[in-house]
Amino acid sequence: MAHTRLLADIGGTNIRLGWQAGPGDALHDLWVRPCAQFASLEAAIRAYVAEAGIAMPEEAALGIANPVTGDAVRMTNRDWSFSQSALRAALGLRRLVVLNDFTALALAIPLLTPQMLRQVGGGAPVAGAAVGLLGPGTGLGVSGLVFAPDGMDIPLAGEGGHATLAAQTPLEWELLCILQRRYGHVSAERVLSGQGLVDLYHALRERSMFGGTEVSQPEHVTALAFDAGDALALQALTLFSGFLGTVAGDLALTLGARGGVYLGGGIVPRLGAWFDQSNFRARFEAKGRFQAYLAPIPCWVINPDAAPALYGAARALDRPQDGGN
Ligand SMILES: Nc1ncnc2c1ncn2[C@@H]1O[C@H](COP(=O)(O)OP(=O)(O)OP(=O)(O)O)[C@@H](O)[C@H]1O
Repeated sequence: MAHTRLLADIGGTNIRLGWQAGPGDALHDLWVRPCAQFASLEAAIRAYVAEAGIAMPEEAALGIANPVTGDAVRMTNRDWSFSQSALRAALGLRRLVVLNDFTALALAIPLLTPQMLRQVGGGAPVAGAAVGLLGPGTGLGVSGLVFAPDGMDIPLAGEGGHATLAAQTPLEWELLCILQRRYGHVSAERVLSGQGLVDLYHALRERSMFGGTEVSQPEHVTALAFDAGDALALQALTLFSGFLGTVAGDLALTLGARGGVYLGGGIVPRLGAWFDQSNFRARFEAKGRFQAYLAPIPCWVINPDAAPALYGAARALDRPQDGGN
């Protein structure tokens, strides 16, 4: 018997919810809201169910932006935390699966349609080879998918966004030193995220005796660059796309991702055609003796509008061995 299922993608800024009548059903009542509107995840789910006018689904799969290592779940970039068993009991669910949001997005990769993807360089993917996935949003999600012949593909549940960021130019090194004074450890997420874009802009201002404009939001940086032609904002975006190319190339080398590298998250899609012409691709391939290995690997930008991670969350519910409480 099919059970109704609630599906969620919970980021540091936005929560996306939908539901299905059972496995393979279409996604209904897609809902995207700022997490800040709700005191807790449970409150957001209850608001969704009320607005959609449905009964509480019987099962749920939640992709969430933090490591999931036990019953206690605490978000990295938001003050939401909960016990999986307590949430399951409070919502009266017969089954609850909680997994990292980029692990869920990795599971969705085989379900993405060409309309959901835009290719940035490279050739055709090598069938059956591993794929890499990373996406700057509130934080930097990193994952990958290893295909299995029986369809039980293996999504990776890593925290690669917190790996140390490497500089490739004297300017990048200078900026990392400025960020290191502020944060101590400069992870990839310290630059490749919304706050990272703001911090890059600040660091460039600091270097240029505080030219440019005071900004507090990443959307101000992109607006300054694209609407006002602000030189420092364009330089911040170029640094962002260059660092993203470096990190994406490292991921491709580390995983042997000849099946391609997918770019999720909310920021890259907002850079539009500018991103396709940026230094991203050159930096993706700039790995010395391994340039020829990387050159044929396709990269794709995932359109976030269809909430692709919800399809991956649904796939997690189709897999009994993925557990749940
Ligand atoms: N036009 C824009 N230019 C640059 N950054 C933007 C723009 N609009 C929104 N952002 C930033 O994108 C980030 C949100 O991205 P996303 O929609 O992927 O959120 P999320 O899923 O909640 O994040 P995560 O999964 O990383 O926790 C925020 O930092 C936001 O400020």
